Amino acid sequence: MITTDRMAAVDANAAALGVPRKQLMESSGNAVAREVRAIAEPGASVELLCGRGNNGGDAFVAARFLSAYDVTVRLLGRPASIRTEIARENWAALRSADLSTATVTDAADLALDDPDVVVDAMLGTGVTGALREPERTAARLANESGAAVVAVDVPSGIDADTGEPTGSEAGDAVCVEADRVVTFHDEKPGLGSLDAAVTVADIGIPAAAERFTGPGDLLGIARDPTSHKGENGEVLVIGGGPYTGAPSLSARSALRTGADLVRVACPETVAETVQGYSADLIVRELSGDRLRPAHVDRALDLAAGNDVVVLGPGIGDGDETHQFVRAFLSRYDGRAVVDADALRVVPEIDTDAELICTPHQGELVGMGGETAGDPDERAALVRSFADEIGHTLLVKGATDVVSDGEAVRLNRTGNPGMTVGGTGDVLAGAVGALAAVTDPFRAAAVGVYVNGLAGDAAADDAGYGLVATDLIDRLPEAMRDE
Ligand SMILES: NC(=O)C1=CN([C@@H]2O[C@H](COP(=O)(O)OP(=O)(O)OC[C@H]3O[C@@H](n4cnc5c(N)ncnc54)[C@H](O)[C@@H]3O)[C@@H](O)[C@H]2O)[C@H](O)CC1
Ligand SMILES: [K+]
Repeated sequence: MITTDRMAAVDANAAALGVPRKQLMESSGNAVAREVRAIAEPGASVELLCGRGNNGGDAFVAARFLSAYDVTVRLLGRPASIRTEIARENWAALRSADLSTATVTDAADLALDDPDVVVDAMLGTGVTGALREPERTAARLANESGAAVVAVDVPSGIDADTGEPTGSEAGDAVCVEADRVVTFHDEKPGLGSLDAAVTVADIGIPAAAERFTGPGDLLGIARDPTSHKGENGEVLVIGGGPYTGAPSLSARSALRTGADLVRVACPETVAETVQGYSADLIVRELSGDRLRPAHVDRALDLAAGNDVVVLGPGIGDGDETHQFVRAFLSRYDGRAVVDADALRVVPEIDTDAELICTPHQGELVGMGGETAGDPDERAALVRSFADEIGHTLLVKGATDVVSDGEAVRLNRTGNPGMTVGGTGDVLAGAVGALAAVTDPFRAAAVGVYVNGLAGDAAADDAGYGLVATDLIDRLPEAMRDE
């Protein structure tokens, strides 16, 4: 099962892996033609109703594979209004091959010539709202035609995620009632409830496009242009004590990953140093030189005003500090990224908080988890341990593994230069910023992906001499989804 959003991400990842969308369209069109051949004898009349998006493009391709049939390709709209270059190229290919094409812009001019098969390629996953004209009339004609109706990807006017007609809240929903659906790559959540035979066609998307993070995973994280301060994330880093650099690295990384406001709660002895690293940070002092149980009330108060807490950078492993972490997590019910010395406490704690734990493999073992050399085996172990503890895990390694106990994603950005101290603090901050704007699993997957990209860009300049601060300034570029 794959949702529309995830499909768009996988599609973009496939392109980055060298399988561009036009190639997928060729396979999609071929699969549609195969379905037509399965239900109609050569010579049968086939009417392809095509929209101006890539759903229509699939049918332009299909027509080339149906030379044994009496085919009419009907474009709803003017050729100049075809939206994508790849669909336009496939339209042009039909025209140069002298295949029978027709265009219709006015619903009043629409009529079907008693076809044996109607291919519904008007709208796929790009549909928004109730069907407009001329698609609306075309859907009615297809439904009334008595022909076998084969829908491309999803029946036009149906939401692939829900199976409901689009714009049904408006009350007068019209959609194509398909007999068969040829959907691509994987089953869609909304298709099962339809009264149609669904075929899933393999269109050659490499498994790696789904298994590994890629540029597609960034889609949709780009911010709403009308948003204002605070809407893109407020993050509280709770850290510091024996170390001063770590909380500052996490905090500055969260800012560079897009958080609007980043606060640091740290022992007073390190506050000045932390503030000294960056004027962009808001620093809140806690008494003494270590985090202690006496700080829990204040830390909870501070946390309440933020979307996400990043807990652990630079706190050290003193007993009192562990007690602080335990007491804080047992009372905190928000979202938190847990890193470094705070990790060990997680499996033993009963908390309502939603945690993203970011151990390296040694820390994972310290938490009671298991690791393995083989990435597949490791992925399975991470998944079952995430399920056991009920939190999202991001296990760092040459191949990073992210799991929420159900889904698993691997990441292969990054390089051996990143074994230098502090890169984990940068990662925790990036994941924290993302967890303010998206779900924990995606925040972890995207965070580790962009952190690795930033590390790769830093290594291009500094080789194995890269340092953690090199990553921070490269995060904004890594966050770009184009
Ligand atoms: N990997 C893949 O997912 C692949 C998918 N393919 C096919 O592409 C479509 C999705 O294509 P897209 O261009 O994004 O959208 P559509 O063709 O569904 O529609 C776009 C277009 O339609 C107009 N429109 C939107 N809503 C309405 C409405 N309510 N009434 C009328 N017109 C509407 C608007 O102009 C939109 O921009 C996917 O389903 C697959 O079939 C690739 O070919 C292969 C890879
Ligand atoms: K369709």
